[in-house]
Amino acid sequence: MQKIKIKYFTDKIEPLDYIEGKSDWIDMRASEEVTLKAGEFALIPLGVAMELPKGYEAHLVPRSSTFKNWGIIQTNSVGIVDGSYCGDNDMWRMPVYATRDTVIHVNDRIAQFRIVENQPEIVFEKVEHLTGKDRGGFGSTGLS
Ligand SMILES: O=c1ccn([C@H]2C[C@H](O)[C@@H](COP(=O)(O)OP(=O)(O)OP(=O)(O)O)O2)c(=O)[nH]1
Repeated sequence: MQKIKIKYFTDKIEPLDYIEGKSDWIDMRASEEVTLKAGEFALIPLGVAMELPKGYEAHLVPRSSTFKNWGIIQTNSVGIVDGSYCGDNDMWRMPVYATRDTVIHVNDRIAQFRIVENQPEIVFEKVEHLTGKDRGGFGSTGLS
């Protein structure tokens, strides 16, 4: 089992919970009320900062029902929370675009995250030709 140190910026949101059995993604809650008009952008505060286990980052995405319930789209598609984002002021936020007038209330479960192991270190070796089998380029599958 992995332990994550978590700091709450408010006691208005319910504590985060790992719910066994259903999904191992962990729901996140808005920690302030945010009112948006259609076309507006906001960084919705999620009310927590965390110290992830060494060698891990977190991936933050909307819940499946988030667009249906609030009409918001996460503007970076997937939020990457680096392990180094671990200080007292490093509150997680969800960047969103409102497609309609909407209100996100405190404690609304708008996002979910999981932790992911960092990739190994990588060096790039420049070559003229690759040895892999050529698939014909992007979008070529199924053509001909
Ligand atoms: O949806 C997100 C994405 C990022 N972060 C936090 C964690 C992350 O470690 C930090 C910095 O994010 P990132 O590295 O993507 O942004 P940046 O440093 O501003 O880089 P860039 O200038 O490439 O966007 O912001 C969030 O709270 N939510």
